[in-house]
Amino acid sequence: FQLPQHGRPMTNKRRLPCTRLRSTLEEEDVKTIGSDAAPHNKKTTKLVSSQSLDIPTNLISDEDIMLDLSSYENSLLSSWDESSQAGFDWEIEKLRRYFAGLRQRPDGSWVQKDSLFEFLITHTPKKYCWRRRQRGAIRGAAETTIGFGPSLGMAAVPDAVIQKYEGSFFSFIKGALGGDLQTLAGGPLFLLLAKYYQVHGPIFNLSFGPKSFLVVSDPVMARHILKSSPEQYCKGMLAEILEPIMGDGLIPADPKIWKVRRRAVTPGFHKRWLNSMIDLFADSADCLADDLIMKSQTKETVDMEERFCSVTLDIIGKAVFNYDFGSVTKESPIVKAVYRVLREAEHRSSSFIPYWDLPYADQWMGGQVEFRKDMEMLDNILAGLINRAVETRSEASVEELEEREVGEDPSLLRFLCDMRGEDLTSKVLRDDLMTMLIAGHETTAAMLTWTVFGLSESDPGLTKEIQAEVRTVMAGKDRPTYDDVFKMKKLRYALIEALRLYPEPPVLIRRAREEDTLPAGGSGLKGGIKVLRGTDIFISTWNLHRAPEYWDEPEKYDPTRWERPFSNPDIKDWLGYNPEKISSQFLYPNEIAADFAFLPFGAGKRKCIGDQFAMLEASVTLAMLMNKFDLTLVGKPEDVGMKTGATIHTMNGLNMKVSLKSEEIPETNDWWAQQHLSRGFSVNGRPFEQVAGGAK
Ligand code: HEM
Repeated sequence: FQLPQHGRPMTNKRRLPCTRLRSTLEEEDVKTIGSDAAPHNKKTTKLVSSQSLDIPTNLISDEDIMLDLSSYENSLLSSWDESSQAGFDWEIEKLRRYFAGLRQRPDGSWVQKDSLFEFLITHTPKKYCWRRRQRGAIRGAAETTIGFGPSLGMAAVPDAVIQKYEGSFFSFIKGALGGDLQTLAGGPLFLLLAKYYQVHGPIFNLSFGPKSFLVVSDPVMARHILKSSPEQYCKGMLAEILEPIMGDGLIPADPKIWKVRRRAVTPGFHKRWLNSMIDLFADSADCLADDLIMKSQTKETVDMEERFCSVTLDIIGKAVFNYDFGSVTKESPIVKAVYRVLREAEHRSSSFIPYWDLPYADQWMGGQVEFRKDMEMLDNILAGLINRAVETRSEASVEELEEREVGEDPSLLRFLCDMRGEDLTSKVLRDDLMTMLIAGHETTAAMLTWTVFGLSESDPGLTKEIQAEVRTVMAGKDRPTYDDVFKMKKLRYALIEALRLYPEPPVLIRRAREEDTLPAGGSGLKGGIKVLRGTDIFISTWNLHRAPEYWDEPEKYDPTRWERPFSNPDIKDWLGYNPEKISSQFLYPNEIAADFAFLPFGAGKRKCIGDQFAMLEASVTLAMLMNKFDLTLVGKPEDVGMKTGATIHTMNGLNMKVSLKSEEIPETNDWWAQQHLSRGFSVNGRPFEQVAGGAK
């Protein structure tokens, strides 16, 4: 599956976010794609893309919608090159295209008619249709309340249901029977949700067979749901899926258990502990650097995604239970088992049929047998570590533990075990630790991977700015301190910008425990939206983080954006993004600064417990790399590709050439400040009217 490109041209399908942006986008629309509003004025319409085509516009009728080159469908179409257009698979694919409403013009271009399956999407009634409202067809807000709830509809499939999947029709059938949403959606599920968001707006209902989900892509609705979790909304199907792996760990825990465990685990992440972790992060980054020095000498290509996964696995093993996986330097059966368990957890979380619950599945289903064995191996290791910690338990109050020297064993396990008054069982500890192993490993690796990717495909000025910052702050040092990380703002913004474009996970899952009414937000529905008890909800962070309603140039990797405010009065009750709200306690602009349009670590009471840990870890690792090395992408950015489970991975690895740093502190020519000025802001990103005296 191909990666949608950052900075792709705006298309006629995009909605226009606010007055300030509108004029520039409209200009761009006409220039780049020949919107359906004005195609007849021109002889041909130039599509600006790597696949440029000249399309005679007399072939475009009013009803036809030109296929958006950055769209979901276009990625599917381009995955069938000429050599694969043969045989049974191809016949099925042709049928799929037909049913999905895709029609090819004699000139080779594609248009989109209504799909045969459109009726399966329950959404705002046609007269309140999102697109028509955006085009100005509907003035004012609709005076209605619509309700969504779990539906036991017919076996419903989205329009991309029959899709080439790993090259074989049989693997498609296998995936479909196994309930793999990714197979059914024909690609990463969140891209399907992004497509429907463009058409149906900030809230719609999606059905897969007997399952249906309310898909929410609105910050005001997201704020309501997340702030009323866990009382009003629980983890629902996510908990059901993850329970066999994480037990009652914090992520799947039901609200009652969660309350007790969250209260117990939170003190473990105290500031002194985080401070002491810096050395652990730096030791692991040193191991990585040694390896990269060798690769730079032999001029070998390095898969940086794989390297980041190894570093973060080693770190989380040491930090959580004082176990050295040593995966940067060696491959072991344990490391392989961890990865297989992670893959299975991801697969389960994107499957709507609990195949793992089939009778005796772990005795006869190939993958499940392996999974059982892997879990046994990991459980045995954890049991050994927990027993050892319990045997050497030395109880103390939380305050005493926070003051205690970290010593030989800095792990969370040690902290939790020694906490006075906690009624601990091995099962509780095992569930908490397993949860943190899974939650804290590939998420951080993905943030690092997509940051390096984002930098590699951006203007070189950006990398120079960050290198200059890192090399200035770290002058004469091998590793940064806690305070240094706070000083490296550009570096941290580069990291958090990667989480905006590649949120991990790209959807948050909730289930309504009681009937509720969501606020209208940008939907325009005055009475709000009624949610029935039991409704499964997907909050699409992917859509929230990439919608032009909430971000300027949303597809662009641009870490400078975090210094500029953004607002959109069209989204009722949304306060916009305000950099002045970034708390000095946090290492990143959090959900409050963006009023819930940005949820890199979730929000509300069930927000990530490891956010500061992850930001510190990634900042130290990246700073040490950028201090020593220059990294250059091998091949084209499109070759990197994207696939997903709970986190977004590359399809083909992040292959890079590494060279030892070429210069001390690069000359930047004020590149960063120029970004603000070129967008009509002052040098520090503030609007001119807010700068004292209005001076530039
Ligand atoms: C870049 C790295 C990370 C990202 C993007 C991330 C993201 C998230 C998100 C979005 C949630 C909320 C899920 C929801 O609302 O359903 C979450 C929860 C959680 N994360 Fe992280 N996480 C990261 C690193 C970590 C680390 C390093 C740890 C542990 C050391 C961790 C442990 C947890 C736990 C235990 C929860 C559940 C919290 C609760 O329900 O009380 N995460 N994470």
